[in-house]
Amino acid sequence: MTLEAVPSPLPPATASAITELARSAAQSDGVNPLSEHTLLHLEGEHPGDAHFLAYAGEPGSAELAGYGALGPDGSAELVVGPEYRRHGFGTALLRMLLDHGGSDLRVWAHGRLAGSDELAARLGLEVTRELYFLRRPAAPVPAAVWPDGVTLRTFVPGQDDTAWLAVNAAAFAHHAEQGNWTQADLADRFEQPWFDPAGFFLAVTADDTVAGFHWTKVHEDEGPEPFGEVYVVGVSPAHQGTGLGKALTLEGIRHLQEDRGLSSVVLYVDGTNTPAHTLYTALGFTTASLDVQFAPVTGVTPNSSSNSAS
Ligand SMILES: CC(=O)SCCNC(=O)CCNC(=O)[C@H](O)C(C)(C)COP(=O)(O)OP(=O)(O)OC[C@H]1O[C@@H](n2cnc3c(N)ncnc32)[C@H](O)[C@@H]1OP(=O)(O)O
Ligand SMILES: N[C@@H](CS)C(=O)N[C@H]1[C@@H](O[C@@H]2[C@H](O)[C@H](O)[C@@H](O)[C@H](O)[C@H]2O)O[C@H](CO)[C@@H](O)[C@@H]1O
Repeated sequence: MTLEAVPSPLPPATASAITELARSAAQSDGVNPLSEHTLLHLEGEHPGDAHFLAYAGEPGSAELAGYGALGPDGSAELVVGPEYRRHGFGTALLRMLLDHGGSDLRVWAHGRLAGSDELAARLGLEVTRELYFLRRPAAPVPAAVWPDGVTLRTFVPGQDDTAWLAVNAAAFAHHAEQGNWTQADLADRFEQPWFDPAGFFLAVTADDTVAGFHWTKVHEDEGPEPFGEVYVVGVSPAHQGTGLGKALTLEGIRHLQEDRGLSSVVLYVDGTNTPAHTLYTALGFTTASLDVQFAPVTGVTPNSSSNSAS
C-alpha cells in the first residue's frame, strides 16, 4: 500500500482515475460515494482542498485503490474500490483524513453502507449529522397557491446571481454548507450539463426583490432512468410561513414531472430540518436512504495513530 497526499489542483490523469474509482464503487454499491461538490472540485484549483490517494502495489505499476477528499472546513469523503475492500485501505485513508482534519473532520458515509459505522467507531468517530434522501414517484401535483404580492419568473444567469446569493445565504444561515455558497459555487454549476435556467424558479415581489426560489436539477445518467431533484428550495426569512415554500416546491415538481417528463423526483434534507421535512412529507415524499456524517467523539482529542485498529 502506498499513500499520497496531493494539494489542489489535481493532475488531470489523477482526477480521471478518482472519477473512475467512484463510478466503479457506485455501480457496486448502488450509492454515489462522492458528492457533487467533491466531484466538481476534482478539477481546477480550490485552495485549502486536500486529496489523499491510496495505491495497491508498488509505485509505477500501482493501481488507485482508494481516495479521500478533505475540504478547508473539515468536510470529507472517502471511497475504496470494490475489489480492494477489507485490506485496510479505508482505515489508512480515514487515519490520514483524521490526521489532517483533526477535530474539525466531518466525513460522509453516503447510504451508511455496511462497514462505515464499524470503521468510524474504530477511529473514535460518531454520527453527528443525518441527511435524508427522499423520493416522490410521479403523482398528480396539487395547484400551487401563491401568497399575495409575489410573482414567478425564472433565474437569469449574470443578472440574478447577487440577489440569489443573498437570499440563499439568509435562508440557509444555519446550514453547514448551503448558506456559504459564493459566486464561484454558482459559476461551477452554470457550467454543468444539467444546469437549466428554465428549471430555476424565483418568486419576486413587485419591485423584483427575490422572496424565495426553487432550483431544480435533472439527473440524466445516475440510474435506470433520468430523475428530477428538488435541488434547493429557499424562502427569505421575511416570507417564511406564508405558503411560499409550498408553492415553490409544487411548481418545481410540476416542472420536473410535466415539462421534463420525469417519473420521479428526489431531494436531500437534513434530519434536523423539521420545517422542510414536514413540507416534503406532506407533498408525498418518503425516505429512500440516509447519508450520515461522522466526527471525532466530542471531548476526545483525535489521534488516529493511538486509536486501536488492526
Ligand atoms: C430540498 C431542500 O432544499 S431542503 C432545504 C429547504 N430549505 C431550507 O431549509 C431553507 C430555510 N427554510 C426555508 O426557506 C423555509 O422554512 C422552507 C422552504 C423550509 C418552508 O418555506 P415556507 O414558505 O416557510 O413554508 P410554507 O409557509 O409554504 O409552509 C408549507 C408547509 O411547510 C411546513 N412548515 C413550514 N414551516 C414550518 C415550521 N416552522 N414547522 C413545521 N412545519 C413547517 C408545513 O407543513 C407547512 O404547511 P402548513 O403551513 O399548511 O402547515
Ligand atoms: N437540499 C439541499 C440543499 S439544503 C441539500 O441538502 N444538499 C445536500 C446534498 O447535496 C446533494 C449531493 O451533493 C449530491 O451528490 C448531488 O447529486 C445532489 O444534486 C445534491 O443535492 O448532499 C450533500 C452531501 O453529499 C450536502 O453537502 C448538501 O448540502
